[in-house]
Amino acid sequence: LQEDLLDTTQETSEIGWTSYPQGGWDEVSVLDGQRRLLRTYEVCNPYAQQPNQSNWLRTGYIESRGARRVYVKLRFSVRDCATLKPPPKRNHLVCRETFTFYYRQAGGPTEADKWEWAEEKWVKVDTIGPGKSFTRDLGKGVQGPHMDERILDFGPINRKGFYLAFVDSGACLSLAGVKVYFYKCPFTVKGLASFLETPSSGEGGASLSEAIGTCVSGAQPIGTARLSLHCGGEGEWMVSSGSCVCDPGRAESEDGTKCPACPPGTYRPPDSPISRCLPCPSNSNTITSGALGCVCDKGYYRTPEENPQSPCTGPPSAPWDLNYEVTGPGAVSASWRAPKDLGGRPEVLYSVACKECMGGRCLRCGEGVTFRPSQVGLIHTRVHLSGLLPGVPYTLEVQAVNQVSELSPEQPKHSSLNLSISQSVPSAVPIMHQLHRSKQSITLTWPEPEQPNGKILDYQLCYREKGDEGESLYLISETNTATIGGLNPGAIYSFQVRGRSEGGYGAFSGSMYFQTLLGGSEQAEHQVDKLPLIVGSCLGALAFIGISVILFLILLYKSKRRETPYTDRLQHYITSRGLGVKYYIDPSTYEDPAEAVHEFAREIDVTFVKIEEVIGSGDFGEVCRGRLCLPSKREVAVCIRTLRTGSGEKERAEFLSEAGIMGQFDHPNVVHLEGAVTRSRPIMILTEHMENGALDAFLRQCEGGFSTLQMVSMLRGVAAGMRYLSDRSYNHRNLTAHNVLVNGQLVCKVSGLRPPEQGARQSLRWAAPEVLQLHKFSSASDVWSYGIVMWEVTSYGERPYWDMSNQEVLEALEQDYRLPPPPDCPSALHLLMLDCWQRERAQRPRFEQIVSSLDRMIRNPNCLKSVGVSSSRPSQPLLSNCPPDLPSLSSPHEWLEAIKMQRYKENFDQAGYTTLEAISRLTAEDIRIIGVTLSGHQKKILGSIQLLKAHLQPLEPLEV
Ligand SMILES: Nc1ncnc2c1ncn2[C@@H]1O[C@H](COP(=O)(O)OP(=O)(O)OP(=O)(O)O)[C@@H](O)[C@H]1O
Repeated sequence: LQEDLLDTTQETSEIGWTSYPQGGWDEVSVLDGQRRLLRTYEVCNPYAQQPNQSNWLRTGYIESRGARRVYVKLRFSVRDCATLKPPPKRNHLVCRETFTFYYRQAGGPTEADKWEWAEEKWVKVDTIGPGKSFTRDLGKGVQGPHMDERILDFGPINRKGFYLAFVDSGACLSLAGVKVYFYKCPFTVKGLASFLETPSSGEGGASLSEAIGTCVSGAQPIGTARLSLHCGGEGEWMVSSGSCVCDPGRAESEDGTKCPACPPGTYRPPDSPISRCLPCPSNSNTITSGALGCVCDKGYYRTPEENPQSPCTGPPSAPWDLNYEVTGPGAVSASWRAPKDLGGRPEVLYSVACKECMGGRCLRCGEGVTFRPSQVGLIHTRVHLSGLLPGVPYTLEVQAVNQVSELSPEQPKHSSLNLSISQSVPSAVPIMHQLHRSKQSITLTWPEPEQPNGKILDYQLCYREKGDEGESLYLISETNTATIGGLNPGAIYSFQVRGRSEGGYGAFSGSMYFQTLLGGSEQAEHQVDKLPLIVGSCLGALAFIGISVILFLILLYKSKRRETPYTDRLQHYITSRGLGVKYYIDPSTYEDPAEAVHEFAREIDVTFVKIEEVIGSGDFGEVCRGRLCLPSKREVAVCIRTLRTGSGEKERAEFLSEAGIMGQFDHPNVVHLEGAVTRSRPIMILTEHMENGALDAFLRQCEGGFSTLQMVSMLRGVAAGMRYLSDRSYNHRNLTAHNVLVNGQLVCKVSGLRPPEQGARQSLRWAAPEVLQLHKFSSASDVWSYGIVMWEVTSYGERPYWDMSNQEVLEALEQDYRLPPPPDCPSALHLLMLDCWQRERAQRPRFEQIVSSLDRMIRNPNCLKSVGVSSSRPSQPLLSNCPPDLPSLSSPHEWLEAIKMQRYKENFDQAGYTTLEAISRLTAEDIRIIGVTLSGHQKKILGSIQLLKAHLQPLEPLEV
């Protein structure tokens, strides 16, 4: 930037400089080429009286206005001496073609008379003459238009002003224009530092003058570097150092020159690398400008760990769709759906409160009510409660909380549910026996239900003639014996019985079939031996059975009722247990298995079947859930297995034979066949729907979620189903947890019933040694498989023999290795498993004995308390479920990683368990105290500790 201090070219009136002596410089007005009026100074005294006379022309006082170096642009014209005439005689011709230019600094205007027209009082800038363009243009005098221009500069100026002087010593010259100016850098803001207007350096050339800046309002210098900018010789800023940054709550304006405060709704935090104001994060705001952070809206919070830039979040809304199902005596499983609004946070935990409310007063539920996996801090949307008393009105409240819930003054949102468990009802009567029969009556007896759940008030019998689709008939008996009269001679009747306690009726027993005597038979039959109740106690009973068999065969032969589907095979209804239990008939003995289906299964019209959802796929086609709605029957949920279209005859036969088998069985622990659709396509087999699906998957899903008693009851169910099947001489040949289905009440039912000719398809890990070596299937080989199922159940669906290869499993069995007890497995159960895994099949228990053993355990739960490896058994080496390289583990961290529990490393470290030795001594209580709260994890860790202990005492043989 250039600032003018003086410019004569703009003057139109008298300039008024001082000249000395008289007759020297003279101020005249001339017209320039464009005919504009110009004020000029002229001097021309070549014929001087005294040869060295100096003619001074001095400007007025020029204020320097801070200039350090001053530039002067002169416009002048000098007359060529050659054009002058010779002087008159007395005079000298002193012709020069130059003049001298001086300056002199002054603190202010000085009185004229104090001036001394002497060179030494002045500083000479230069002697000036015409430039190259000078032409000896004859005849054109001072008014000649040829003008020279020179720019001169001087400095440094350190006083308030100065004078200029032009000294002529005998030239003819005209000073047409004098312009005095200096360069300065204008006020500027750079890097948020402001720099005042700064004149260029007084030294001239490339030298710079430094300006020191200050941060603009609302900004602070960055670091300690000084804020400077340099003004170049021609008034241009250059070479900066240091800069400023806006204070928190303020941000740089768009032109980068100011730091205005952030407007309401925005903020800029301290130390933010971002130079803009940021909009407030969700659920927060600011009312004033210049905010460093935003304040959470009402009802929203930040945890102490969250920084002020985090969005604010709120507590979750209430869980919803809270409901429950009864899972056993005094036990319910409550489930709910996650809150619709999680308050903006990812986590949500649930706490369950249980109250007993009566007459408007609510108390906390008694100590006896237990919660699994826990009462508070639940991650999943399900909790299992047990120990609930029948008839007590309970209120369950499920609260949803997250990390900001405790910052809120409000109570966490919850859903509540009233529940009351009805008085427990008796369990099903397991079996019925015939005591007596005649042509019109049958006398039956039965044992008391295994769980009477109070006093049995009476029994209800339900019966109907086989093949009669009409109403069933009922009879009440106060004892466990009843005579049913008014029956048709020689007819087969199905009977069911159920007990009633204060809580109401229990479930009906499975249907059992008994036949009245034929018309020709005179003698009534008595079965006073109560055979099934005192099995094998009486030879007379055997004799009676023999007679019965012969009698029946003769009668059947006589009756020649070949059209009755039961006639040919009636011998199957006659067993060592007396009438009422039948053998299973292999459908492959029929020419067409569909015939077996029609004999044992009800044909269903497809119009009564409603498919709702595909739930899986089996070997033959899709498996669906649906509903069966038979006319004048209650609608039931069914599982529909379809035969894929395009299947061949062989597949159809195989598919239907399963229904042909299932249809012969009727037991609460064997999946019940509803019927089959064979007269339309696709062919379908309809069974009862088992809400919880396959047992293996269900166990894995519920890891750690069952009480020992629940596990034992589930196992009892499987054993009872198998006892029923083996009693009918049906060998399952592929009993695995995958082939057991679980319903909504946790009742386990045996499934996967296929005919033997469908190949030996037993999975190796479940197979008994004689099956593996000789393909010898028997009830005893099913018992071995049942032992493996027990292990699957108690290990919550762990794969038997873990990841060992088939070859390793075979070798281990060969060397009499057996699976060890899963973590927390009661010794009594493991002992039963070991019994099932006896190499000699004759030494294995029968299902009947297994059911009794389990019943004993249920009746006396104390015997389930001892856990782990039992020592009351002959030595039998154990398999380890630790990684095979257990000996290579050297630290607790490695051990935790090996069992996939590394998340607890810190807990073990903090509790000071830093050696494997120390860990091998930990108890269940220790594990809980150090913070392993999930019961599944506690079990896993404890199980591994047992093995660790065994590993650390390698020479001591382990007894089982
Ligand atoms: N009655 C049922 N109720 C509920 N789910 C069932 C029922 N029967 C079968 N399922 C489900 O359908 C799946 C397939 O049934 P299917 O009996 O055909 O099994 P599969 O032939 O052994 O095949 P996969 O081994 O693939 O399960 C089962 O694993 C089970 O989850």
